[in-house]
Amino acid sequence: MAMKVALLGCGVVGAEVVRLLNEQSTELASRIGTPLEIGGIAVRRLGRSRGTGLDPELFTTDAMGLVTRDDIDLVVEVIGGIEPARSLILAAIKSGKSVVTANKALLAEDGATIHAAAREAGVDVYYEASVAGAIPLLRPLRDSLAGDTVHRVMGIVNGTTNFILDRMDTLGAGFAESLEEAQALGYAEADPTADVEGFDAAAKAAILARLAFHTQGVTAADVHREGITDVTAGDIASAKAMGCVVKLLAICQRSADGTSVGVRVHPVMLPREHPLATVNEAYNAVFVEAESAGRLMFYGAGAGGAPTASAVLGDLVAVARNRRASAAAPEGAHDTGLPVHPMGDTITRYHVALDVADRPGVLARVAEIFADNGVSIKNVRQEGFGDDAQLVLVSHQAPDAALTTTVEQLRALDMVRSVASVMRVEAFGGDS
Ligand SMILES: NC(=O)c1ccc[n+]([C@@H]2O[C@H](COP(=O)([O-])OP(=O)(O)OC[C@H]3O[C@@H](n4cnc5c(N)ncnc54)[C@H](O)[C@@H]3O)[C@@H](O)[C@H]2O)c1
Ligand SMILES: N[C@@H](CCO)C(=O)O
Ligand code: NA
Repeated sequence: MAMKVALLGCGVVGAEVVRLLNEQSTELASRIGTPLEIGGIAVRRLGRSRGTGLDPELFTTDAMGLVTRDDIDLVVEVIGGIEPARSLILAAIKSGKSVVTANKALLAEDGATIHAAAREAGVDVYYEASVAGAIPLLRPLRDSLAGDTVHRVMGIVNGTTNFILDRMDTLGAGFAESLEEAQALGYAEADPTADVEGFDAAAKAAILARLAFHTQGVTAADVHREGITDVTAGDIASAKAMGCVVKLLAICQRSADGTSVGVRVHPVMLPREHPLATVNEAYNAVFVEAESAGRLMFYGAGAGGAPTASAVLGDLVAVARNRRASAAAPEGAHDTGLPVHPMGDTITRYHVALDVADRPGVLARVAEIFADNGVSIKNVRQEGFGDDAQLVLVSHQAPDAALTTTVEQLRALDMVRSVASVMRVEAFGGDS
């Protein structure tokens, strides 16, 4: 007997899910062992032609009625946002249906509630499409690395900002004109806030941290977030001079003693030889470091209707197979309860470029401020001279709070005309 799928939302991703379900129905049936059939599609408004070629009777505006219908086995949620998506997913779970969703916003805000409900009902909730679109990443973290200890997950998880930073790097363009180009090409939304201020990446970071460290309580609100709107052409040039490229990274890391985790999103200067430095345009990539597996890298399209629908279909096949086997693999029963430590306690290192007066004692005074805050200087160089002198310093690793205090005190010095560039530096290989 066919398994019936309810689709919630028929936008960019939903329409591609319908297309793939139609085009691949024979293959899907043989991979699952039973055919999948669309039992209904919830939309906001009826009557618009959606080019699906489906019976108009399948469309409904009663999403709640659809997800609780007895003949529905599986629910795909591609509406997005918190409500009504959360209520619909919880209702579907409660009535015994397994769910596939692409909704990072919801999982980052309230994933614990959704997973607890799924455990209680003995159904699956799969969400590969919610982070890094098409890239198989969440199931590898959840399943393939279940026997390992993940130390760090670090990645480019927002395509729009990667596109903008890549344009700034390759063309020397400014932020505003690169954003305009991203909008013209359809990468960035008319309101680009979620992307350029790092909210989208922060939601994904929360989901990654939860999976990597089995910490059920991590939400988007726990993520330290800085976007890319303040990244200047000068920062990019400064990075280039050090053999680095600027990337917006989501970084989830266990503390050295393993008793807490840090979860953050901010621009980073990354050495050009780092695998993530070569990820250009709107591509996503995530670098995972695990105790036994070592370094792993996942790369591909993080967005777009068809790539995202590919991840949804993969999940749909997995939950359908589980259902046929009368099994489910709900997650989250194991909670390490590791707390998220404040950004100030995170160990980072800084690149600082200072426009200074070129006279005796300036470097000594600057070095003294680093020393006063317990921050060791890794290297320092001077560019230009006279009125155009710039001191460029890179620190060794130190608590982020000590580094931010150092920068504040440098800014207040008379002999520092301005702080031209401040950015965290992520080293590759043995870091110190
Ligand atoms: N587009 C991508 O590249 C991409 C990538 C990864 C994840 N996602 C996620 O996939 C989800 C869907 O994204 P999208 O790009 O398809 O968005 P979209 O805006 O194109 O589609 C959402 C659709 O849901 C419909 N909708 C809204 N409220 C509804 C309701 N109450 N009942 C029924 N339908 C309703 C809207 O009318 C719209 O057609 C989001 O969670 C998004 O974060 C999208
Ligand atoms: N807006 C996101 C895609 C959806 O997650 C990006 O630019 O990567
Ligand atoms: Na993915």
